[in-house]
Amino acid sequence: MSMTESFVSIRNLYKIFGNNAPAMVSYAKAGMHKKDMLQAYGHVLGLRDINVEIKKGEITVIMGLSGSGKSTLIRHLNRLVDPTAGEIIVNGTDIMKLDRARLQQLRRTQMSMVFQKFALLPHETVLRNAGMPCSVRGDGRAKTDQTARKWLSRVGLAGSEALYPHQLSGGMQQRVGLARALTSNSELMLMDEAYSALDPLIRSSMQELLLELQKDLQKTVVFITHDLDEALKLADHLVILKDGEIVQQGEPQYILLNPADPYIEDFVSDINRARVLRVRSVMEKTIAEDDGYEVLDGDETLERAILRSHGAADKSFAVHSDGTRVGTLKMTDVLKALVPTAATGRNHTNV
Ligand SMILES: Nc1ncnc2c1ncn2[C@@H]1O[C@H](COP(=O)(O)OP(=O)(O)OP(=O)(O)O)[C@@H](O)[C@H]1O
Repeated sequence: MSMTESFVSIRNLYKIFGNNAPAMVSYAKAGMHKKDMLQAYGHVLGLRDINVEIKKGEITVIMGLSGSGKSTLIRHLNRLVDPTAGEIIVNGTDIMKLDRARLQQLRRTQMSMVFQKFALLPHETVLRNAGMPCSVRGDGRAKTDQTARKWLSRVGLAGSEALYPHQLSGGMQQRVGLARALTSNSELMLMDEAYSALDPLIRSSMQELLLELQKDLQKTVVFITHDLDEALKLADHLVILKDGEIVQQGEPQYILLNPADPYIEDFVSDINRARVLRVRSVMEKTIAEDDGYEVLDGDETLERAILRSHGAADKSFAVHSDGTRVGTLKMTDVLKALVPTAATGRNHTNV
């Protein structure tokens, strides 16, 4: 469990769509699910009893199939959608208690959004688009341009300032979207399927860029995706939604090794586990200083361990983190971890 403080707390959140939504909350609280509510009362249960702590400086990924409630959930964070019941606390403030002006201020100063369709202004240059948050809050032209230039350069777009959005590829347009979010200097970045419209290779490089920026900036990011590979690559904390409910949430590695139910098992069954699982998640926490094993970093993938073992199944490694011995990796455990474990017969808990 992370000890970092929460930047956003979502507590007992319910969202029901329909004419008589508040009256439906008691049914949802009593355990009624989406399908039954639609059948019995003609109301859509968008979200049911959602509890998530979004930690400062981490990437929280909300993942689920189409219609599972991802967009509805992220839209609660800036109150584009109001809850039917429950609480959303952003940086210590209950956002349901804010009047219009204070809500506007919170949106401007604490949060930024990166959209799937980029949402750039077509008749403004890259520089103007990236500087938008500064000009909206009234910064002068020189300061706005300076800030925009800085972030455009940071996302790899130095030299493109004078171009217009239609002159850019999709990947470049999304870099402008990212630069615009960074220019706002807000703590919380909301990314709604931000990379879903991009080609696989471009998408992958945008994921790398986000991780690289994150090392320096440590923003609080909420990232929505329906792609499990993307979720596993980016998430510090992964929340999996189904039919408006959280099926499982936690560290991605933990979820992979300990799927909570058959739905998650099924979901993760096609993942290349050797490439996603880390040595630290599979090692034993036993330490013998003088065993003479070769050293492997805890953040390496199992694939790397397999390469280093040259196929020797009886080999073991000394696992290090920041130069200190933290455990022992047995190749027999690596082999076991490569095969999904049934939810009922868990073997690996030392994440
Ligand atoms: N304004 C609305 N009125 C009625 N039902 C809605 C409304 N908005 C969302 N819903 C329903 O709430 C559920 C969750 O929708 P949501 O758009 O949040 O899902 P999603 O996971 O973001 O899906 P997608 O990936 O397709 O965008 C769906 O059943 C949807 O039909």
